[in-house]
Amino acid sequence: MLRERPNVIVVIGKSGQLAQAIRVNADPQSMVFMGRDDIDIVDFDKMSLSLDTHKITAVINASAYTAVDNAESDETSAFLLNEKAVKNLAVYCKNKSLRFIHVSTDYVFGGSKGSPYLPTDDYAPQSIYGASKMAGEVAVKDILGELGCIIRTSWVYSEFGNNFVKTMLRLMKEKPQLGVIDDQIGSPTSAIALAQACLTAVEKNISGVHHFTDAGVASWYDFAVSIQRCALDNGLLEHPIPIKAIPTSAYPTPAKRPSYSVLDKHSMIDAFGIEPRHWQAELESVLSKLK
Ligand SMILES: NC(=O)C1=CN([C@@H]2O[C@H](COP(=O)(O)OP(=O)(O)OC[C@H]3O[C@@H](n4cnc5c(N)ncnc54)[C@H](O)[C@@H]3O)[C@@H](O)[C@H]2O)C=CC1
Repeated sequence: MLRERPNVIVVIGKSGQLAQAIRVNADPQSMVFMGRDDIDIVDFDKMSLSLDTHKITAVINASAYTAVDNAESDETSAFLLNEKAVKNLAVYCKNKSLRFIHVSTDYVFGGSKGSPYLPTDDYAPQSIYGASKMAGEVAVKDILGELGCIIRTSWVYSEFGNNFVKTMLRLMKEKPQLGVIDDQIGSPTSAIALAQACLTAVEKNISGVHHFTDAGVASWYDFAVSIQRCALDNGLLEHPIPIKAIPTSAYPTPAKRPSYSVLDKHSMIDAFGIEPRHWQAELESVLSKLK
């Protein structure tokens, strides 16, 4: 006799940092991970055919166009992934009454507030990437209303893929010294902790817009100094190099970054029942896995 296949949570964007962290956190029996080879989220009909092959309870969208600087010269691709594909997924979830967890970014804000951004604060993206992520959020809100869940996060890193921590470790091995920006303030976030928040959103049927980051704030310079200190302590690095604090103006990039993008997490702490750990504790955990 054929066994009934269990209901599953579908995670889109299987090779990304967040999707891989969800894979580590979750019961593999109840999850299906899909990437570009498995699903075409830009084409609604093709996407629906792929999703229809599963009995789904919820969709977590961990996919995105995340190349912040490239987006400045490739607006079409950024909006295709960050708006159109998100719309497609939201409509599918609406039609099938599925929970939809969508992940967004601090870059939807302007960066000049000076105190932590609330989930209800006005949009003011400073870059194409930020504008495309804002458009995705607006689509989720329009299509799903209070049925959708948007989790905004910032400065995501992990043992998977490419991220600031891995770049710093490489440069700290290669270079005699480093200059790191000290006038952009935010909150580093371990993808593992973010993954747990996404799974909690499914489990507790949470809707609305919430912010999840690790606790505490830092500049990129503070973050780099901590990365070096932890990596020396656990043997990932052998020798320290001088790290100099530099202003944003000394490191021009195609996309403008918010100078302040700390996210207020109170609604998330209340609804999810999660108290995020300090970013330095999360950093130690990730570096111990990289060893
Ligand atoms: N990395 C960061 O610092 C931050 C990330 N976020 C958001 O968090 C979420 C997860 O980010 P990460 O895991 O760091 O990103 P990532 O860049 O590691 O992963 C994104 C994944 O989406 C996949 N993808 C792209 N186009 C696709 C398509 N057509 N079909 C299927 N998959 C496709 C990519 O192949 C990649 O595996 C994204 O929504 C991102 O905007 C928010 C704030 C900061």
